[in-house]
Amino acid sequence: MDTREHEHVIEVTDLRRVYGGGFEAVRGVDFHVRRGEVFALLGTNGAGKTSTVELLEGLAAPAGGRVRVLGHDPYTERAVVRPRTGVMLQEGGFPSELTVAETTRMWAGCVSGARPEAEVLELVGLGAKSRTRVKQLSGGQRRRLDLALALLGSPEVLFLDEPTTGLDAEGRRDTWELVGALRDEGTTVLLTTHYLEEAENLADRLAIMHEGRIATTGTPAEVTATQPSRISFELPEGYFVGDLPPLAELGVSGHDTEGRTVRLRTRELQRAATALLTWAARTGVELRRLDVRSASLEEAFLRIAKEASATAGENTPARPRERTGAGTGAKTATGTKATTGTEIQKECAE
Ligand SMILES: Nc1ncnc2c1ncn2[C@@H]1O[C@H](COP(=O)(O)OP(=O)(O)OP(=O)(O)O)[C@@H](O)[C@H]1O
Repeated sequence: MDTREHEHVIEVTDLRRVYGGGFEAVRGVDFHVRRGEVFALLGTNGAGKTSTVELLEGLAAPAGGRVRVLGHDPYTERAVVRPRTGVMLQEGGFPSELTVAETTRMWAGCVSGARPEAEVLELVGLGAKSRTRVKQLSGGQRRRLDLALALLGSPEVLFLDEPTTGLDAEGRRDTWELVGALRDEGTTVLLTTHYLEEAENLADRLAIMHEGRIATTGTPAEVTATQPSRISFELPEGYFVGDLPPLAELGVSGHDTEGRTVRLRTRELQRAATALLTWAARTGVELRRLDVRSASLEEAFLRIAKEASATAGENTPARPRERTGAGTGAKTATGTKATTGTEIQKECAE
């Protein structure tokens, strides 16, 4: 057995990030990612996903807590960590006059042992666009180029910040396949996403962030299992909830009604649905608009965000209306400066 499988490639302990003006965007975050895992960071808008990922990428120093990537501090030991990681930022910021091939070549010059340019463009489905200028690419094609550059150095750890935003359905599926193949080869992937389906499809484990904290973490199945399944239907005139068999005996943990509509919540979906349908058949009742639904990650997400809002509300300092600079370009409390894609490229060129 490969003992490295159990190695924590990413370790985050009590991580904090404070922006100029004192706004604490990341408020004590803990998680780890094992070698070869795909880990998804989900969260509401402004939850602190990008702010967290930038700390893992070594683009800024934390205001508190600890980050280790491949056993090193990604900020103070950037020279050690950077060659072993691939980074796809939310906004790449490429020189727009260069062609796709020129951009890839320029980037490859910064990477030791870079994959051949044609191979990497083929991987992301941009093989036919190598002579196209960056400014002529669609938004989705730019995301693919971002991904190609992140893959150039065959990284051990890949950070993908919203990798499929702006991609069409086919592009999204292609990216999922590619990430799956990279995982199979042993690459560790940390991604942020707003697409719950993406997390369900790709992630071995995930964390849901809200207002700078992790509200819950686990496998997609574990997080989903925190929510009950639902059965809803309409009772015909003359029938009421009290006419159903005792709900507790059906394995129903809660219910509500609205007009003729009844909604049941249960953690024993099969038992509750069977008992309900048996009752309906026995009494000759037609359950109109019958809808039987397993708990989903989406429901878990919405519930967690709502609960976390309710409990975090009081202690939450007012959020800035807008960022004080580009998402990745503002001063941190520690006086360090995070970096945009363009700046990374300049750094690389120097
Ligand atoms: N440069 C900055 N200066 C001040 N505040 C910032 C800066 N960048 C982000 N923030 C604030 O930090 C919080 C977290 O932002 P962040 O971009 O990390 O969230 P996110 O979870 O990635 O959001 P989204 O899903 O909308 O991309 C937000 O309230 C945001 O306004």
